[in-house]
Amino acid sequence: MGEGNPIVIGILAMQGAFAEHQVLLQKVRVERPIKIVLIRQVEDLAKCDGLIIPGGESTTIALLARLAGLTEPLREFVQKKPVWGTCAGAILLSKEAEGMKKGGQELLGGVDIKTARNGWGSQVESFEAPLYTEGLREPNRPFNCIFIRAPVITDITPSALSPPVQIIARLSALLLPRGQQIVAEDEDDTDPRDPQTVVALRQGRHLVTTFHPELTKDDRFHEFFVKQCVLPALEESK
Ligand SMILES: NC(=O)CC[C@H](N)C(=O)O
Repeated sequence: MGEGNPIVIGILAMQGAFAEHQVLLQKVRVERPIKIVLIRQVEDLAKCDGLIIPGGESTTIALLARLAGLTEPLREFVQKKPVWGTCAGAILLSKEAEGMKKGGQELLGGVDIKTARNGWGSQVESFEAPLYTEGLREPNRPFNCIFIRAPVITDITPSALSPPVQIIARLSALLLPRGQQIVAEDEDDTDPRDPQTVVALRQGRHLVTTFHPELTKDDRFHEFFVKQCVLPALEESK
């Protein structure tokens, strides 16, 4: 573990795979120690340099956050500091989401994407796919991406004032299991920039993965978030 003041990373611990994120984050080694805080109340959030929103059930996470008085503080946090959303967390970071429960879902926003909940199908249609991802340690070793009722990114439209979006991983149609292939309805749908094949991206200091790195034993996305998102943001704020 590194020397100096710890980097404080919060993990939103309302519901879902927060404990799994904690285990992997504990493995990450950077030049400073990492302190992990499970976020259940507003006071916890103030100390954090970055935040992870886990996979789980976005409607439940949003409801419990509302009951804990965390919705507005989380929205403010997203405006200022790096946040990584995995699966349900990716939905919550979206500017817009389709397939939400009536009157139910509150998004935090922060990333200029639109997502479709359960866009890859139901629980039984969960799947895994090995992906080569840009910017990870050992980029030639595929990362096993686990998709469980994952959202599909249906639109990526950064506004003129927002930081640009950087695509980190794309699920090639060829890699998809039978029945999951994206069917081209017209010529435009075959556009290689098709947002529907994007499964990991970053915008500014935020990171979105529609799959669950926290359900693997591979800490490379956790390392990526700390090194590429949180540490540079801390440097900038000095
Ligand atoms: N594994 C997941 O995080 C699933 C996300 C879930 N489908 C939702 O809408 O929130």
